[in-house]
Parts: sequence; structure tokens; C-alpha cells
Amino acid sequence: MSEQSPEQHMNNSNQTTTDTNDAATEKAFLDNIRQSIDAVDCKIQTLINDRAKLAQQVAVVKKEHLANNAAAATDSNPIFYRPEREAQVLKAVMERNTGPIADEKMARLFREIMSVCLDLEAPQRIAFLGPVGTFTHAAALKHFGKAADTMPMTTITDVFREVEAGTAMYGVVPVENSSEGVVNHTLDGFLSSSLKIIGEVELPIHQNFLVAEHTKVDSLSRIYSHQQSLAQCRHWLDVNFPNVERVAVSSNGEAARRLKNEWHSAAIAGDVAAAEYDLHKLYTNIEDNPSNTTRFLIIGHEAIAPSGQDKTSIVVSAHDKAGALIEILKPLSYHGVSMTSIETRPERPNKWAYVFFIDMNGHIDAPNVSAAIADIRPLVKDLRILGSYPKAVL
Ligand SMILES: O=C(O)C(=O)C[C@]1(C(=O)O)C=C[C@@H](O)C=C1
Repeated sequence: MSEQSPEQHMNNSNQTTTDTNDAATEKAFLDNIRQSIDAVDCKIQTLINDRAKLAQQVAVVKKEHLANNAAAATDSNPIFYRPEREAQVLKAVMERNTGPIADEKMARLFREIMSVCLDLEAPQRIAFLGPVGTFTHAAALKHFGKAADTMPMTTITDVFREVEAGTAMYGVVPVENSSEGVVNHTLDGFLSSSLKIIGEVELPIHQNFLVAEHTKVDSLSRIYSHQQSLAQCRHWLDVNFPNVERVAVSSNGEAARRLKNEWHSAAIAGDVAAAEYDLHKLYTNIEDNPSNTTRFLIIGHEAIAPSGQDKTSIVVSAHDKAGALIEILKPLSYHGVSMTSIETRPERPNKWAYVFFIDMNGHIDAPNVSAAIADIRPLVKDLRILGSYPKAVL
């Protein structure tokens, strides 16, 4: 060690004193701010519990309402979940938000608070197209919050069946993807079921390249994913892993699950799968089209009251004659109702007959929507209102 002059020693020790002082001042500052955070946390916690107690009071009113109207009730259980009210609460949160937290992030916090409040009123059982870790699972959590009790189902038909049987209160099924188009199984599900659409949720599809702790990234021999996700990341895979075999499996959740016992494999899946199977996101947002979005429907038994920004879905079975579709669409235009989508499906078992799934803006209680639908009815063989429900808020 080199000798130091007395001046050098003095300088060093002065420096150390200043450092010590700086560190002490910084700690004092931090302690101070953290005390303030603790005080705010205390208030937030009390307020969240106050809110929860109010939700419990709402639950009592709902139960009393059912008891007082027992004769007219179609169900012996009160309906605790009110999607129209939730949409209004989330919209209000976003509208009054002043930051620095972004509107959508703030709404997500409230989404979770409401989820816990609803769970206090009555736990909600939600069937979704599984397995765990799929994008439909993510959509269910996004829509109902993490306090909901989510139940993975093997097929879309199973989701419909569980909700019909009452084992699940609501179901979540994919209905369309911005690059892959509609999910026919879901539309067909409505042809053989009397369930209603009670909500919608949109999810931007972001894919991650996932590995486990034991994965040897330099020796990868397989990449698992659902075939749609492999297709969505084709270009990225061609550039980054051109020589690794791509293996299509039944879902992204299944792809993630397989990594548990394989050190030479990776998976492509979303955030929920990464969290569910404790995997590391080696690369994120690897999808070739970053605006890829999937829309999901929430299915249930009840008719939903207007939220102020709603959609109505109908399915019509047209007469087999020239110009039938144009006739069906005329009342929408006449009553100023804007159609947001139309899909055609074969009307089984009739060969060469078709049904149209039509989505429009507005609630069925709105005079222009009900007038348009009343005018369409005599023009078609059959018309069923699938539901009026709040537009996706988040
Ligand atoms: O307003 C209600 O009906 C409630 O039950 C309260 C509440 C909430 O926490 O704000 C909870 C659940 C409902 O789905 C909607 C809203």
C-alpha cells in the first residue's frame, strides 16, 4: 500500500465525512418520504375497506330485493355481478384521472379493487377456454380481476355447457382475432345455446420467448407454441432461431407447461403463462404484427342494463332469396344504428342456408336500436337477440 501525505489523509477523511453526511441526509430524506407513504397507505387501506363495506351493503339490498320479488324471480340466487355498473366505474376513474399514473393503469387498479369487493359479495366462478396460461385466461382475469375463481375448460363447447348448467356463473370465449379472423366454434355455440352475451374484452396479443431456469439456451432443439402463435412470430423465429424445430401444441399454456421437464426446449406464450409456470421471458413482444388483438365474449344468463356505451348482438336466419341481406341491413341505416360487424355462418342442418351475426352500437333499450330490430323481424325467418352489453372499457 502506498504511503499518504498528511494532507492527502485529511482530504480523504474529509471526503469520507461528507459521504457519511450525504448518506445520512439521504437516509433521513428517504425515511421521511417513506413515513409519508406509510401514512397514505394507511388511509388507502381504510378507504378500500370502507368501499368493501359499501359493496357488502349493496349485496344486502340485492338479497332483499330477491326475497321481496321471490314470486317473479327466475333464479333463487341474486345477481351480484353488474357489468354495466363496473363499466361506468372504470370509465369514471379514467375520466377524472389526473396522473402521474396513466388512465388505463389507474383503471386496472380499480378493476382489482372491484374484483375483491365483488368477491366479498359472492365469489364468482368463471369458466374459460383453457388450459391455464392461455390468452383466454388472461382475458378472463383482465375482465373479472384476479379475485375471480377461474375454471379452465378443454373446449369452447365445455365453456357453454358449464355456464348453461350453472357450474360456472359466466364464461369467457375468444370470438375474433385481428389477423386470423373469427372463431367459428364460438359463433356456432350460440346457435345451439340460449346463453346471452353479457360483455366483451379486447386483449392485445403480445408473445414472449420463454425459458425455464434449467433451459440451456445455447442448445435449444425445440420451440413449442400453439400453431397460431408460431404463425404470428414466424418472421422473428426465421431471423433468430432459423434452425430450431417449431412444434405446434394444443395451446400456449400447454407449451409453457412442457418446459418443466425439458432443458432443451423453449416456448412462445403470453404473460399469464410465464407467471403461471414460473418461466423467464428471454425476449418479449416477439410477434411480427404488434397491433394484433383478440376479442373475447363474456357469456351468461342475464340481460344487462344500459351502461351508456353499449353494443347489441343479434343472429338472424335469412330467407333464401336474392337481396335478403340488403333488406335486413336497411332498417339499421334507416334508424341511424351503426353496425360494427357482420359474420356469416352456415345454418346447420340446412344445406346452403346461412345465418348472420350482426353487432351494432347501442343498447336494445335505446329506441332506435329496438325500432331497427322490430323492423328486421318480419324480414327474416328467425331473429334472436344475443345480448346488449357494455363496450370493452380497458
Ligand atoms: O354496484 C354494485 O352493484 C356493486 O355490487 C358494487 C360493485 C363495486 O365494487 O363497485 C361490485 C360488483 C358489481 O359487479 C358492481 C359494482
